[in-house]
Amino acid sequence: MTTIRAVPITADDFAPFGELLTVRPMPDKMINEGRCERHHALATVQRGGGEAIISIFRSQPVSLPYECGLLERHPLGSQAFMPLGPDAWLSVVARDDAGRPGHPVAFLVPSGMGINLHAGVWHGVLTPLDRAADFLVVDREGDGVNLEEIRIRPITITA
Ligand SMILES: NC(=O)N[C@@H](O)C(=O)O
Ligand code: NI
Repeated sequence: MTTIRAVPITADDFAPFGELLTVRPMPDKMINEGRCERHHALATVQRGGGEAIISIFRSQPVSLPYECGLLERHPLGSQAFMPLGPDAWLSVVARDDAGRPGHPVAFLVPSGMGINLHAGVWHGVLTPLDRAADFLVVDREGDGVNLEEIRIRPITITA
């Protein structure tokens, strides 16, 4: 059984898979008579001719060590997850290797931070840690098959 350790997520390390959804060191502009910081265009919704939709995923948690044996991707659109609660969570991703996932990478995403997965990026399904959690999800609705799932040799993800 392959074991990988979850590592703290950084913008650079996650760049091959998408963007982080978190405030920048400085806002892009001040709005609302100076009461509000706009951290502008943190990511772009890739919707491949479909519509960008907003959903809430209320997900049961997983705990570490976590065995992951299924990855998926959305070839036609991006998928963004923004936690609505205070907990850190887990994101498992993998580069593409000739149409199959390469070595998975497990990221610990801190409290209050989201991610935007680019279209076609292999990822594990949503994995809150230890407590059920709600996430705002922005992804694509439209024609075509936008979900490809693949069974992998299970990996164990540790803290
Ligand atoms: N299938 C579905 O809507 N959820 C997955 O795409 C996921 O990434 O959790
Ligand atoms: Ni997905």
